[in-house]
Amino acid sequence: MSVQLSPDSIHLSLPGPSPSTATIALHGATVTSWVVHGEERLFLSNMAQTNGPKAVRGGIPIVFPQFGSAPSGHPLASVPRHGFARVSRWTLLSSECKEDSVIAQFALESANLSKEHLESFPFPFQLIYTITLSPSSLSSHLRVENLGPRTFPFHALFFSYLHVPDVNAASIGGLSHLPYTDKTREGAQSVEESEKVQSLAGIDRVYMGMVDLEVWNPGMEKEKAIDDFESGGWKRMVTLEPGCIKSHLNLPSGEVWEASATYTIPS
Ligand SMILES: O=P(O)(O)OC[C@H]1O[C@@H](O)[C@H](O)[C@@H](O)[C@@H]1O
Repeated sequence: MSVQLSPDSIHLSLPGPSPSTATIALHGATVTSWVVHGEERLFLSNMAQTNGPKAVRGGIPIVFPQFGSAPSGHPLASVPRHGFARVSRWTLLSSECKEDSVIAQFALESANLSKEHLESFPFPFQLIYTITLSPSSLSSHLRVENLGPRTFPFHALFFSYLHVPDVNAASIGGLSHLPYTDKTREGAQSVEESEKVQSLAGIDRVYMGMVDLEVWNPGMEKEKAIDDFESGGWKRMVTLEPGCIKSHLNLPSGEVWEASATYTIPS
């Protein structure tokens, strides 16, 4: 078990015949690499900027407090697209080596925000983000606390760019019978009929189950319009983004909301 600190990131590793590692950038507390059994499991564009000012194009950026953009007139209308958590510098709180895992904890609070972001979200808050690396899994846990006197609205989501060898051969199970919104068809509502969702190239949907799940792949055409997407990268990735985004959650003064996602590679 080991932890290596650099000025802008932290690297966690679990030794062994087939080591597991994870790297987390302080910019956005974005997990930029996760290796299990010697293989990288996340997609990171070769044009990604991992030290700002843009969101990292790949890995696992955190979306908070707004997914997409809120409509004008909404209290979060001036929060940047997909929130400011992914473009703010987080503080490393601690790291700890346990018998079979390594844990790192990060914080972001109102005091760390730029003036512009603070004005867009005038609600004192604290986020604590905990990453646990185990031999064949990575867990992310987000704790949101309202430190102010007023209830605030928010979305939260783990924007996970998963690496796949070939998106045209990949499929996603576990979504059958769930309603979804299809952003490639002007937000048309449908119900998933397939046991395995295939044809992932160009997909842009929000599934609504116990949690919401955005599934996205830019496809060849949209990729060209994204300046930090590596050429042809769409063939090697799909995002699975679990979170709460269909409607805003409301967190009353003094209360805490928590969520976690665990990614596991079967051995
Ligand atoms: O370029 P951004 O802000 O990181 O957004 C990337 C994608 O994020 C997804 O969640 C959206 O559904 C896509 O429509 C969007 O293109």
